[in-house]
Amino acid sequence: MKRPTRECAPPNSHRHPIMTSLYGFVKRLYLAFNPPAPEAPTESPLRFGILGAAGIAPAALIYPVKNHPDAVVKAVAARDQGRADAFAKKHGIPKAYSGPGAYQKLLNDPEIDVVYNPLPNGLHYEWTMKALAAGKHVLLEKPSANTAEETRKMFAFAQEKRLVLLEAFHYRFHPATRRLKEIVDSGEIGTLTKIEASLAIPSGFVKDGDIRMVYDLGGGVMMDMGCYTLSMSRYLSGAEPTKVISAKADTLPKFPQIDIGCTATLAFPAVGGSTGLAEGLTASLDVHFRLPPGFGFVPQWPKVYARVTGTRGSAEFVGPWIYHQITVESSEEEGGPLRKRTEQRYGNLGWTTYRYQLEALIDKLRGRDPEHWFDAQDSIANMEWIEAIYKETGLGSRPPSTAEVPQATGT
Ligand SMILES: NC(=O)C1=CN([C@@H]2O[C@H](COP(=O)(O)OP(=O)(O)OC[C@H]3O[C@@H](n4cnc5c(N)ncnc54)[C@H](OP(=O)(O)O)[C@@H]3O)[C@@H](O)[C@H]2O)C=CC1
Ligand SMILES: O=C1OC[C@@H](O)[C@H](O)[C@H]1O
Repeated sequence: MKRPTRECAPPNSHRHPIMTSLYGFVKRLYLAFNPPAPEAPTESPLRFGILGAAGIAPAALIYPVKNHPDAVVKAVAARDQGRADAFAKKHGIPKAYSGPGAYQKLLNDPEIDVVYNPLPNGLHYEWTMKALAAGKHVLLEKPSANTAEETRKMFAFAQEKRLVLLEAFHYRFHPATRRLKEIVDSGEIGTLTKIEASLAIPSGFVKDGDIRMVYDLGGGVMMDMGCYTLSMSRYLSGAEPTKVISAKADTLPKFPQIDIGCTATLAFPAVGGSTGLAEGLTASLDVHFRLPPGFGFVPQWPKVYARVTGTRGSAEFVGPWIYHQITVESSEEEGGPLRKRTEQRYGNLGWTTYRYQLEALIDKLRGRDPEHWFDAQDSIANMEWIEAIYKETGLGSRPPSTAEVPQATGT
């Protein structure tokens, strides 16, 4: 059963458009952090356990769950007791496991149905395999692992155990992303010639001690933000790249294996998508988590966009966590006059990308057809191309896990 869709655009024609969008933004922001309780909660909701008191866990899982009628967060596990207890108390989570065996204790808990794995990338494989071995479904943070081989093994094991494993590419589940794809696939902008995707934030956010700066933990910006730009490019083209044309990493002397910035250009085949791809379609990825300040002191504005150019126009997408805009410029014929419009597709009131992702996951777990889903091969291909990009930069793949873990038979 689908819950009713309430459009987010406020019915307030008396407001100025700028006030309307500001009002809408503030409202969505408020609701993202203070979601209303569901109207009709189920009696036996799916019970989530969180591995690690991770920074992303509240936004990605805890707040969305508060608004879902068929999900609860039952436990968190953290290495440090104070941290586990404080996190559980803050978020109203009934159980907190702590100490060296905390993660395994959570996995052994029969009251947990689904494990959320927001551990550092280099620990994704180990703890996903252990969670699957314990019979739990897994919502796994992006990027899925340090290597494609690990991703392959995780999905093979999930399949063997008949468990659901989903890489948390939350942006894919939002109606705005799918609207963008619909525009591209409709042929409105013609045959695709170029995709540009960028995610970059100014310096100051990713500190030296961050997990993103540790090679063994799967650090590096192509892993962290690059995985989105690559995933988006593959999604929009409807095809897999054929080769990495070029890739260049920006490093620091004290972190020689960590790309704080990375640019890459990939080639795509001449066929793909529903409109066909132009010979020579390329995707350019541009990611950075320490954009240097302009003139040495002016922080650079974050870059969060994907732009698709075709033979009859372009579509530019900004967002979509709680804000997005799709700007389309297209003409009736090649070289004709361009008409411009913007679109916004917020969908259900206050639903973030993470809330849409949760909806799809619960639908899948309950045997319903989610509005959107993506399969194992999608996650595997994304890791393959991340590794290919790292190879081209000269930095190489992030190291595979050395943990002894249960495996699917025959792998
Ligand atoms: N979907 C999204 O929008 C986002 C996804 N992410 C992804 O989520 C994951 C976590 O990111 P984020 O929440 O920012 O990271 P944090 O550093 O905030 O959390 C990582 C957690 O990993 C645990 N951990 C276990 N071993 C280690 C170790 N050796 N070193 C450091 N931490 C360890 C810690 O748990 P403990 O509490 O037990 O100490 C910590 O809580 C990454 O895979 C990242 O790519 C991140 C941000 C946004
Ligand atoms: O969504 C995101 O934005 C910031 C990143 O550092 C993070 O890991 C990523 O998932």
